Amino acid sequence: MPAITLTTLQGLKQKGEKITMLTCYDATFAHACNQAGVEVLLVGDSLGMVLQGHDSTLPVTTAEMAYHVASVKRGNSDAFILADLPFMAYATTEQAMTNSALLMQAGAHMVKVEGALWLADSIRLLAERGIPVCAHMGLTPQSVNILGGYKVQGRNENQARQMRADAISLEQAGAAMLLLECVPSELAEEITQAVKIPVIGIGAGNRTDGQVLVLHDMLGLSITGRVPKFVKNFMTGQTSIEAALSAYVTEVKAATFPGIEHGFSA
Ligand SMILES: Nc1nc(=O)c2c([nH]1)NC[C@@H]1CN(c3ccc(C(=O)N[C@@H](CCC(=O)O)C(=O)O)cc3)CN21
Ligand SMILES: CC(C)C(=O)C(=O)O
Ligand SMILES: [Mg+2]
Repeated sequence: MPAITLTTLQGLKQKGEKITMLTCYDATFAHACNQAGVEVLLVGDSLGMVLQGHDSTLPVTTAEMAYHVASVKRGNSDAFILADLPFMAYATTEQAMTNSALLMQAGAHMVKVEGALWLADSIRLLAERGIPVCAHMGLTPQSVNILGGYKVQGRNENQARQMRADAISLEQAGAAMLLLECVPSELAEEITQAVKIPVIGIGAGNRTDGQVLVLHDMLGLSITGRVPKFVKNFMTGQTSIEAALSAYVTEVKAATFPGIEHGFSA
């Protein structure tokens, strides 16, 4: 068991203390994130873009995810490890269970799936079998070809009402955490208040229970030079990666990151 467990994270929400999460794909960065006090390490399928150089997350496989989870696990001492199920690895409930088992056996403590109400059956089956699940809502990058790009979601009242209802339904189905990506700050705040489970945001304002960023983005590393509006370069003004990671933890805990300029309005 790591020092940080699901119970720790639930306690942080109840206390009103912000939860810090960063993506992490290898052992050395897992150790550095531990030293900085990052509570949750997300082995994200964003690795398809930042490590592998693909133009979306779709090419990533469960075997590749398991390889990175195992690497992070070996470098980690006390953080909670969350792992993405990649594109089409949870298309059926059977696939969700088989592939979640692979990631948990590689060292994950929780798995994350992208979607909305349709995830309810898989979430319930996984939770019943001992696997906590985070539901990733809003901008779901595995659906980029349906969404027509990486765009803010939930901007009109119909979409917002649907997202609020789905969040509550997924909590009832047994989701242990929600992640909201690129949704208006006000909607993210409403959803955070409507559920008891921790809600982590990225491009969702600073009223969620915690924050996540892609590690390379917050270290100022980019292939294209174009970064989403919600990204802040924490290397600015720092002289080491360790100091940048610590600055991220400090700013998330103080809710000085994200600022208004990193969020979206309806
Ligand atoms: N390096 C990296 N960082 C990420 O945050 C990230 C990945 N890769 N790969 C998977 C997805 C893709 N993500 C993205 C990519 C682009 C935008 C983006 O440019 N968004 C526009 C919103 C435009 C609008 O609808 O108003 C922006 O201006 O930020 C958002 C999320 C988030 N995830
Ligand atoms: C952007 C975060 C939330 C993610 O899912 C990833 O890094 O894959
Ligand atoms: Mg992901």
